Amino acid sequence: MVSPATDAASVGLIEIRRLVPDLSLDIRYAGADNFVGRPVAGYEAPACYLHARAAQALARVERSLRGQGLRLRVYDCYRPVRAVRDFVAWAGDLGDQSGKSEYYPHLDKSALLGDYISPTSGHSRGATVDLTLLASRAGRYAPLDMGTGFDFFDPAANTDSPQASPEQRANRDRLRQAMAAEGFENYPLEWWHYTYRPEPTPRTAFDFPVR
Ligand SMILES: C[C@@H](N)C(=O)N[C@H](C)C(=O)O
Ligand SMILES: [Zn+2]
Repeated sequence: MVSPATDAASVGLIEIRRLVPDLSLDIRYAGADNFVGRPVAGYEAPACYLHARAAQALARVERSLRGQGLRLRVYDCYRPVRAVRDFVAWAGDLGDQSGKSEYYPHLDKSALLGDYISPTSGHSRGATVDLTLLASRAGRYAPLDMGTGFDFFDPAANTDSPQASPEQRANRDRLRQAMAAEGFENYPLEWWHYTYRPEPTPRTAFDFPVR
């Protein structure tokens, strides 16, 4: 079901920077640097909302990584149902192939919906997050090499893809282990996609805007 809630606080979602003020956020769907090439419906601000328990778990992951010289960079968190509908409409517009070379060069656009873009995404339930790892290099934090970029819809992005080099697989494993330690489960087709288990609202999606 889709909840009639009109704001995050009333249903127990909090913005992650309340817990980790300096967390690295690169909320791609709030801008044009994403596979649709424009801001996605429902993203009014580059913010990350999660159910409080998932947010607290993510804060613990970040704390633990910092002790190892690593950090998280978050690409997406709670995703309004209207944003998922925007993705579904984009996926159905087979005449628009503008993102193909960057985001799905080896797959037909008609194959993306389902495996790589869910029409009923767990992101809308507020316990799923897309993210990567940063490591300190020459005094700055930079993304570790995961073998593909975020939202590269391709078998090479499958977490255990044999196309990834040993170093890339080790980086993916490092992220998976850090997330698993706090209750997040990876989606095997996308190295960046994790869901906190048990989901606080496993049967309820939300549609208020990210603001
Ligand atoms: C679109 C991509 N970032 C993603 O989150 N994919 C999964 C399958 C989803 O849409 O839930
Ligand atoms: Zn995701």
